[in-house]
Amino acid sequence: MKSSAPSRLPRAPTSSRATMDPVADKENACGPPEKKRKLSTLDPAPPTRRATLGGLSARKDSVNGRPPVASAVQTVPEPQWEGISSASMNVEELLSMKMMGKGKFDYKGKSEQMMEYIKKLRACIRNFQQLEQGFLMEKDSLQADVAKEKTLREDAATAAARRQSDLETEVAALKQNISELERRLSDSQAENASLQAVRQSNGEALAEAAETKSRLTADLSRAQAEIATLTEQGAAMRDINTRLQEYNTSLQSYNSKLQGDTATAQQALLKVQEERAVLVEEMAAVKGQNAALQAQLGQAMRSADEAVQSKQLLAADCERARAEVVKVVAERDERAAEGKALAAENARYRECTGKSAAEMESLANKATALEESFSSQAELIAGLRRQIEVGSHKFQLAEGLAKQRRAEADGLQAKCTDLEEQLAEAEKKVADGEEVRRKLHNTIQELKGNIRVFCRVRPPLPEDEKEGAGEPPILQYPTSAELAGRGVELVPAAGPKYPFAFDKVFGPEAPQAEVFQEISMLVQSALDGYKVCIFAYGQTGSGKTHTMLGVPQPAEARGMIPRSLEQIFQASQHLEAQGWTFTMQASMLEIYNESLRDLLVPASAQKDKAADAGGKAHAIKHDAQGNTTVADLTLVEVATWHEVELMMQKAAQSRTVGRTAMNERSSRSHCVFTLRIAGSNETTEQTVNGVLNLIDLAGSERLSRSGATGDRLKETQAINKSLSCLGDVISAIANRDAHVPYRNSKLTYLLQPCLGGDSKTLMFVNIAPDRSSFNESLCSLRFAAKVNSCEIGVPRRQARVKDASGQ
Ligand SMILES: Nc1ncnc2c1ncn2[C@@H]1O[C@H](COP(=O)(O)OP(=O)(O)OP(=O)(O)O)[C@@H](O)[C@H]1O
Repeated sequence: MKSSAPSRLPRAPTSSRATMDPVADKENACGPPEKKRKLSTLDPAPPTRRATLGGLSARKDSVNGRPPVASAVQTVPEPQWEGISSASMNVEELLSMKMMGKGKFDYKGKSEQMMEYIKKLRACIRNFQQLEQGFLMEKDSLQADVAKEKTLREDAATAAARRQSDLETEVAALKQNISELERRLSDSQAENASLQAVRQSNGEALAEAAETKSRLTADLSRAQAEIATLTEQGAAMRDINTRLQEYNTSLQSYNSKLQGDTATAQQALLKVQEERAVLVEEMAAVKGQNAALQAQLGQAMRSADEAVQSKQLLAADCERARAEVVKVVAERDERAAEGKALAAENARYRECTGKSAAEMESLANKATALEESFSSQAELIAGLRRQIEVGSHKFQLAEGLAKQRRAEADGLQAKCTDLEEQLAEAEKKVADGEEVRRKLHNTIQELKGNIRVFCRVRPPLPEDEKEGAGEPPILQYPTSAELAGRGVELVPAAGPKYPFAFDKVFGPEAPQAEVFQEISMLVQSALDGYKVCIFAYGQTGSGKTHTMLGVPQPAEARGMIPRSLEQIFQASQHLEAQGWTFTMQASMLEIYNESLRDLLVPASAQKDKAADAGGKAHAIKHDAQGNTTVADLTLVEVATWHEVELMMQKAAQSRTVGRTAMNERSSRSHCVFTLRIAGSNETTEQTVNGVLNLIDLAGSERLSRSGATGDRLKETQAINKSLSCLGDVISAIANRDAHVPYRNSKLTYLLQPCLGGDSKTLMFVNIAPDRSSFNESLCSLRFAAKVNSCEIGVPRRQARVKDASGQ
């Protein structure tokens, strides 16, 4: 056995080495199968790991769609193939080696040779062990690579999932686009159908036109000449228009200047009249003083005369008394001489002399008293004379002053007369200016077109801001010279913008006063005898009621209705100074589910009334002059805004009662306020009849969005029907159709004279700025654009001069 084993070794085939060599067998069993293959074949240049990893990397990178990752091609340390190669050479050598001794029984030689063989084999085994270690290291690094690959694969899977969700979002957006496009397609199909109908009628018209073509050809040259003339006339008209506008502006400034002058003149007149009144008062006081002084003077002169007379009497008395005194003294002397002689008769004479002495004494006393009185009278007379002098001096002064005041008063009177004449002249100029303004204003209105459209965008409400936070705005306002203040663009989430242009566009920040400024001239026309109709159209919550009615407080928030009525009342009062008197009647009704309701009748009385009329309450009638009457409608005579306000409160109450019973009815019905104005001027014998209609339409809503059912669905259908009838009427007018379907709805029939006849119409299209209302806004703007393209008849003023019978 011992000798046969080595001798068999060299001959043994490669596959049987495992049984032959336990060490090699063990080595082979530990290595990977591939390694075993390599080992068994002893391939000197085995494939590197790079090729294997490169294959995986290439596959993975093709999944990611990215270039191969550098880390995926890292190489691991190459095993020592040189050693393997030499070892394998040795093995081959060993395997092919023959155990040869010096003889058949040279066991020692064979044993040595065997030992040598075993040594070589051991060296070979060591080599293979080193090789195995290298392979194990390579295995570890391969496992690390596999882990890395796994991570990369997971990353790739996450990226793929993310990409998939992105794609899903894109798909959803595309689906939305598709549905939008489908909707547009159905819209355009509907339009197409109507166009087809138009085309068909056009075809018929074409055939007719062909017949008349030959006739028309003859007229063509004439028409061309006329066109040239008309073009010239158009240019002239435009020129006239420009000049009229300039003239109007200058007239307005002249008018305001005149009004300013009038106000100044009136102020001056008032001042002069006040001064005059003061002067007249002063004059009257001076005259009174004068009269009093003259009376005093007369009295003083009279008392002076009396004093002179009494002085003269007193002087005569004095003279007489003096003469008497002299006579008495002479007699006394005579008697004294005689007394000595006539002692007997002394007593008698004494008595007589005593009597005389007593008389003389009394006379002397009297004389002294008279002298005293004389001197006091003289003093009095001197005092009176002084008083007379002072009085006549004062009198002269007063007379001078009175003369001066009279002259001043005459001057003032002349000035007053002059000012009054100026005032009358200014008033005449104002009246003339007013007449010219009225004519020019209406000419301008006619030139501007009698159906106009203003667009108003409401500011975002807090809930809009919450919902649409971070979203771009859906409305933009072009700033080019041509479109500034007139243009608005609706911006969809994707795709091109929808541009629109109207007579005026008010942005969200426009205050009520600015909006009213633009309609005030139109409102004025109602007072000049025109039919004026202003209505607000738009989806629910877009700001129609805010525009038309607003809120009473603060005053800046008041809407077009209160402002218009205030202007009318003020202007009518102003015109009273020119001889005008006005009577105004107001009414308020609502159209709900195609039936009319008088808002000035309480809701409870309403039902009885409708029942009495057998459901035919409030029949609408138009006369030949285009005046509208509504049967059984309450008309209230009004003269102040306060009266209208009370009336509106009553109407609001009636509407509120309706609302509780009929579910938010206010925004589900059309509300029509009408003011009929009748004016007459006694001076010029003119009369005017104007009408002002102010309408808050029900909110336009798409059925799909409102999600309405039951009664609400019926309401929405009724609203949509009447609004679409309004659209049909406007279309028919725009197309100049022979038949205009006014009778298709109560709203259009009621407004017939305002829409088609000789009236002036203004439509507000109200727009909500939130993105969720995009489709409603687009519909409203399209409707408004259609209205804007309409031309209605030339407005006619209902004014005339009374005839001889006063009719
Ligand atoms: N220009 C604006 N400025 C400030 N607030 C506004 C403006 N327009 C509308 N609003 C506000 O928006 C809200 C809705 O407006 P409003 O009631 O006038 O809409 P509406 O179109 O009349 O609605 P409905 O059809 O339901 O009657 C109200 O609170 C109103 O105060």
